[in-house]
Amino acid sequence: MPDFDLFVIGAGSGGVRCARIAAQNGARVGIAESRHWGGTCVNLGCVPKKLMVYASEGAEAAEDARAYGWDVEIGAHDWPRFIAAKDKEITRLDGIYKSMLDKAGVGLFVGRAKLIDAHTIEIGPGPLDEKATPQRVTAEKIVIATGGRPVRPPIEGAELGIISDAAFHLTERPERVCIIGGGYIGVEFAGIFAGLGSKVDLVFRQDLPLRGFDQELREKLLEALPKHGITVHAGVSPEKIEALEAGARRVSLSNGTTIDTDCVFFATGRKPATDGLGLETLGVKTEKGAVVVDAHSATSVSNLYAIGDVTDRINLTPVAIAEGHTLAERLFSSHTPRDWAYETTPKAVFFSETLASVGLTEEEAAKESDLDVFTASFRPLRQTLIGRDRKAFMKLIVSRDSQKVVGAHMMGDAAAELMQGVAIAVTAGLTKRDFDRTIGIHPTTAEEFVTMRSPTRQVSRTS
Ligand SMILES: Cc1cc2nc3c(=O)[nH]c(=O)nc-3n(C[C@H](O)[C@H](O)[C@H](O)COP(=O)(O)OP(=O)(O)OC[C@H]3O[C@@H](n4cnc5c(N)ncnc54)[C@H](O)[C@@H]3O)c2cc1C
Ligand SMILES: NC(=O)c1ccc[n+]([C@@H]2O[C@H](COP(=O)([O-])OP(=O)(O)OC[C@H]3O[C@@H](n4cnc5c(N)ncnc54)[C@H](O)[C@@H]3O)[C@@H](O)[C@H]2O)c1
Repeated sequence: MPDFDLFVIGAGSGGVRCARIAAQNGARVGIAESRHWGGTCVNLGCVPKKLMVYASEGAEAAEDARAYGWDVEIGAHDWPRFIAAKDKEITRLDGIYKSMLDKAGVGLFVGRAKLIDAHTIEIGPGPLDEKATPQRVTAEKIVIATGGRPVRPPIEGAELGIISDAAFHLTERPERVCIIGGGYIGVEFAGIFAGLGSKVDLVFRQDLPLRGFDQELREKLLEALPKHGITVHAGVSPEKIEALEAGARRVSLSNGTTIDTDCVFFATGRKPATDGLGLETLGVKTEKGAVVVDAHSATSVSNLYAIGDVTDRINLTPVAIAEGHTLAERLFSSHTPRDWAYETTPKAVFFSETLASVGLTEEEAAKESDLDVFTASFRPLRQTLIGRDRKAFMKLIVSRDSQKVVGAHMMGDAAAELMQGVAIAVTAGLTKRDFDRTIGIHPTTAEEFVTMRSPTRQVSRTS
């Protein structure tokens, strides 16, 4: 008999949930983690990033308080004190993840795991324990939940820049930061460093940031970036990084300009973490490094499964958790597994003015049907006394024939908190009439989603 019914490689968002649910359903479960319990989200992603966003909001909050009559002085930000407080919280969360697995009866293995054959895993030394003696275990079923890691572009001097992993542990805040990449991480960290007082240059290859988001939302973000003190270099690529004196760097761009900075930060995407797992020898099918799976997380080898970022589908924590949960129930529960509406996965970018979306972009929706598009752009009440030039933008995309709300998009305060509720309505397939029938909460920005009366424009189906 194998040592375990299920062995999970990687204790991140997906792996932890999968192992815990399988164990709670009576399976004998083991899990290996090479670097940190809780994975990317807890240690080098969502959680420390959001704490940094909160830190970056301090100066503006003090400014706002002054506008509302408080006698507040804006002092300096103490970066080392903040990083120490953040690290303490992350260490606490790591412990919670580890003990949660322990309590569920999951066998914990510290070290880097690799597959020896379809039922044998070897756990050897890794960052958490460099001197670990390799040990082998066997399992009936194996889940690959190894996540991804940040990549640098192949340009001269790329090693002189940092990646997001390092951004969480800088000993001091750089006075000048040049961020390469206009995706989630680039935009979020541009807001974080600008809010903390750094001079930020943001470089991206397309004309607009946040590829894949609604075009109009991307345009609103492009307009907003300079208002936060961020210098935008759109439609250009970095070509070379050089070291200058005193740790400074020079970034040469494809349009011939150069940027002198204290820190080059590559936010140029992530790659599935499959190196050294032994997938090739077992014949596990991969595509561009990502493990290929079917709708049930099954790989091309019958007892091997994969969940989360290593499959490079929707690379978000709640999706990895949902995939892990469903898989564990499908394999070990006698009940019908829980299912999730992945097609209406809401998403948010925690920039200083949060962006959030659910459902289709206008461009995607127009490929499916004629549309009524409702938009609102206005100065929220909070901003009136402050006098800041900041507007909230909200948008509903309605399929003309069915009148279903197929997409909602927003940039503005609390967009992420608000979009979670709208996502329920879009997932339920509610119509514009359902939105119209809903009484608003006044005075809020949110009420705009239920008070948009006439379409801003009508769009004909494009194909
Ligand atoms: C800077 C940043 C900010 C983010 N912010 C958000 C956000 O706000 N909201 C959101 O939803 N998502 C966010 N994400 C994405 C989110 O972190 C990932 O989608 C999520 O962590 C994926 O979970 P996972 O279980 O697939 O992998 P991970 O959480 O990456 O876990 C994989 C684990 O496997 C371990 N591992 C790898 N190889 C081995 C091996 N051979 N042996 C043993 N262990 C191994 C790793 O050490 C890691 O702990 C962010 C990501 C980053 C980088
Ligand atoms: N708030 C959130 O939910 C959140 C936050 C951070 C990360 N994430 C997840 O993590 C993933 C990774 O984030 P990311 O921002 O690194 O990736 P991304 O795919 O969102 O953005 C990568 C950016 O790098 C650019 N790029 C790629 N190669 C380049 C090159 N050679 N030169 C210049 N630019 C280049 C791309 O054009 C793109 O703008 C996201 O896709 C998302 O799934 C989510």
